[in-house]
Amino acid sequence: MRFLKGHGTENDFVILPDPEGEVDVPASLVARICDRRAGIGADGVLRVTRTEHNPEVAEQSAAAEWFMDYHNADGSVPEMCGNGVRVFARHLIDEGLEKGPEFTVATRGGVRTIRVEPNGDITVDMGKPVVRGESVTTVGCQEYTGLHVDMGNPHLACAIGDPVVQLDLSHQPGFDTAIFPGGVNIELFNPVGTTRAVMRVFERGSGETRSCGTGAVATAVAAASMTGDTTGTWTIEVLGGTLTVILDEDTSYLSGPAVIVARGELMLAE
Ligand SMILES: N[C@@H](CCC[C@H](N)C(=O)O)C(=O)O
Repeated sequence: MRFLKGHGTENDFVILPDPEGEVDVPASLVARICDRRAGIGADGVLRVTRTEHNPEVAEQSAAAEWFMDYHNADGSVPEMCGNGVRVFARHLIDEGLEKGPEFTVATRGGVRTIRVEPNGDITVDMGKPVVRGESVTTVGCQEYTGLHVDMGNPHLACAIGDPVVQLDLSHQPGFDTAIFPGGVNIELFNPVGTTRAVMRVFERGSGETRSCGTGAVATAVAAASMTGDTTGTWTIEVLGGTLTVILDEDTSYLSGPAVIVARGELMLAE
């Protein structure tokens, strides 16, 4: 089977083209593909398939030809992936499957509008973040309080006093399973002034990653809330680069680079 590999600020994905919806991607296969030693290695898998062939999103087929079927590295299936949809869009453009500069993509979190910027960056309309209150995470023996932000998928974004570069995120941080029964993506960030933050993330289903698009928006929301703001433009620095988040009254936008770096033939089979 043909595959490609791409990343958005080093949040990396294996792309499986499956226009007619003929390929099954069980969790075990996804986990083997994403294995960084025995597989290709990635934070997740993006199956590229026509919306009309996927009953779970069939109602979006009038609005978007292509469905981003995203899987976390452990094979779990989340609602949304912000960097994933930007890399997915890059693939559609490169392959001539969409012309741009604006088009739509179906996701489990709903239809997303994409814009290819003049400098090649890809911007996605991420919808309106929903703040659901506060919660606490534990990293090592340290507790941090943050905002529960719903981006379609769940986030706990915590401003912390300790430098994020010093955190050990090699293990799952603790969280309140009563608030997050399906798990949660945990962002730890240091605000820098009023429009910038340095963020690290431990993703549900993938572990620490070098970037997270939905997490960057959640971080911007939490950072803005520290000064009572709900709108503004934020620069979010992640281990893999820089993302821009715009919060406005009705929605949010995530922008940054997205590139394809390899293509090949997948030898793994179920
Ligand atoms: N890396 C993603 C988020 C992927 C999904 C997440 N791990 C979850 O389980 O909700 C992004 O760029 O948003």
